[in-house]
Amino acid sequence: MTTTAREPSTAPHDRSWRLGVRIRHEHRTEVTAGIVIVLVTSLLPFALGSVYWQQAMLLVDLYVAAAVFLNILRGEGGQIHFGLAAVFGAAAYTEGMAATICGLNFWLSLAIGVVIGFVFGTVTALPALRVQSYYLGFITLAVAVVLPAMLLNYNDFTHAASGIPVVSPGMYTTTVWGMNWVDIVAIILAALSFVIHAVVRASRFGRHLKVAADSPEAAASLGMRPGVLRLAAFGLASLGASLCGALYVPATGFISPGAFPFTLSILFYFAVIVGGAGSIVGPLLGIYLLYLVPNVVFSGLAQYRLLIYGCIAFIVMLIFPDGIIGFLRSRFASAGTIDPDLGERLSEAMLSHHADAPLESRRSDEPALTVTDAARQFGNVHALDGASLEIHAGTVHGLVGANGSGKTTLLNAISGFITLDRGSVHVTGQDITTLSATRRARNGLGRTFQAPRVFEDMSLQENLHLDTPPDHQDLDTWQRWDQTSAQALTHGQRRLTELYRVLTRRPSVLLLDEPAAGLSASERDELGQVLTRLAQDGVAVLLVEHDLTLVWNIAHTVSVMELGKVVRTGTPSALADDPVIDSLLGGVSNAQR
Ligand SMILES: Nc1ncnc2c1ncn2[C@@H]1O[C@H](COP(=O)(O)OP(=O)(O)OP(=O)(O)O)[C@@H](O)[C@H]1O
Repeated sequence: MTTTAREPSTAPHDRSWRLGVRIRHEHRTEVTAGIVIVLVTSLLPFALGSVYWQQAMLLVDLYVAAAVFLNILRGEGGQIHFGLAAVFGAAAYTEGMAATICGLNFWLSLAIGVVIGFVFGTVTALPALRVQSYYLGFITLAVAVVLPAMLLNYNDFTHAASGIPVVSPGMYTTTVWGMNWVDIVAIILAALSFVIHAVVRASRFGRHLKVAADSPEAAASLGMRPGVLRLAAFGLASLGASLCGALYVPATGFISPGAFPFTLSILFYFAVIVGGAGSIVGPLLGIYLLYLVPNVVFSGLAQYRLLIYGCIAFIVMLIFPDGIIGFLRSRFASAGTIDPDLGERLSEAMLSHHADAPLESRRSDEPALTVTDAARQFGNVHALDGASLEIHAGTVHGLVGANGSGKTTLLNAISGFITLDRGSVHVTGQDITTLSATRRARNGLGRTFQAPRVFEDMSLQENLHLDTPPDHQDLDTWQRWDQTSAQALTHGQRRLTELYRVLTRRPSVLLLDEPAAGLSASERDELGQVLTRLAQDGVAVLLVEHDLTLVWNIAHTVSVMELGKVVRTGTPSALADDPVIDSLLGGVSNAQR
């Protein structure tokens, strides 16, 4: 393997990457399509002078914007929200009551409505810090069911049974084509929602959201806080829904619990799924199909709307499991061609980046990683039973043992994914035993997983550089990797991609869980050279591996585990003749080592 000379940055996109918002071509196309459709469908009724359609499209624009914000949460954050209409309604009701009962002016009432809706939506999503997906979905479902009932029960205060007429002066001033300000603001909000989604998708925050959604463990091992990211996504969706709810008041001039029923939450959710979660323009198609067609075109069937939503969602999901846009994308988008030398290029690039700032300063006599008397029991199984280990900077330390001997459990305990019943973990002398996985990653621990974590919705370039690409990446590589879909990567390339990503965080201790599994012979050689070079650069590498040839070729020290304990540690040559090793590893011949 040769290391290519590093060229000065020529990538015109560097600045946008640094700002974190380089919107991909296909997403720009979707944003443009969304804005054009919103403008045409919203302006046409004014051009034609149809008051009925003007009012219908005003609500449609608000619903589209709310669904797009929900789609950011669903598509980027991977979370389920069955109660967005409750947030929408909380903002609208607060604004309406502030304007009528408290007599505040319109703008102050609107601002209070948005703030309260945002706080309400975010606080009810606080469990996102600990749980995700359907657990959270059911919490939001409860909120969606309870809010309208509460509004009805506090009738004296909310005037719920009769509803509250709200006048919003200023918003009804007529401008061009008979449009008033609320029409204009609703159109702008719907159009802007596509832009906001595209910006989030292209940003560092958006990439982190996706990682946290796809693999919370991988996110934590990269120093991210998946719970906080999930909560931030709920906060963003709540802010968007609150803006829409606050505009609903001047749009209709009337609020009542019946305007924010549970079925509205289901409409938003189904609109996202039917359109295609994660696609920027998908929710617009979903709202048109699920709301506009049954409620406006076939308004006589309004009482069957839940049934209609269900039937349309059922049929669309049956034919297009990834939603309408997902189907179109899979039909027409190409995954890009894979460079046959990609593995070698990745290895070269990761080493050349790493060599920029070798970890010499981290070398010391003190072990880079010390595990002392680690014990962990699962039921009756003593997965770890007093394991101790020392790993030094600048070395590759192999960890071998029969299946079930406790190697992965030890890696999980070191990286903070499980707690220890007994024992301690130190990194360069600092006790990290009680730190979270995220804090450990930020303290210099990096790890890979048995099944490599690659994020298929992202390009190879995004997968490698979740934050920013290095200054010296040349334009040709930048463009090629940006056009390569991660879906097209082979197993070996996925392993190298995951390793590359971990190395961009410059860990001082690298934990690898069976990195050679599934690699070809040449990929294994490539991996061996990369690990040797990393150790030369000062990294402490803990290599859990069943491929003993690789371990014996590159490790400076080898430890053997049996029944949750480290039973042997020594140099490969010293251990090669140890009779215990053969019996533990199932009669491995010397030739294999
Ligand atoms: N979360 C868990 N719950 C229950 N038992 C567990 C759990 N994690 C590990 N174990 C058990 O602990 C023991 C050690 O498992 P571990 O995965 O650490 O072994 P390993 O040496 O990594 O095996 P392999 O080489 O097959 O990956 C096994 O008996 C396993 O079934």
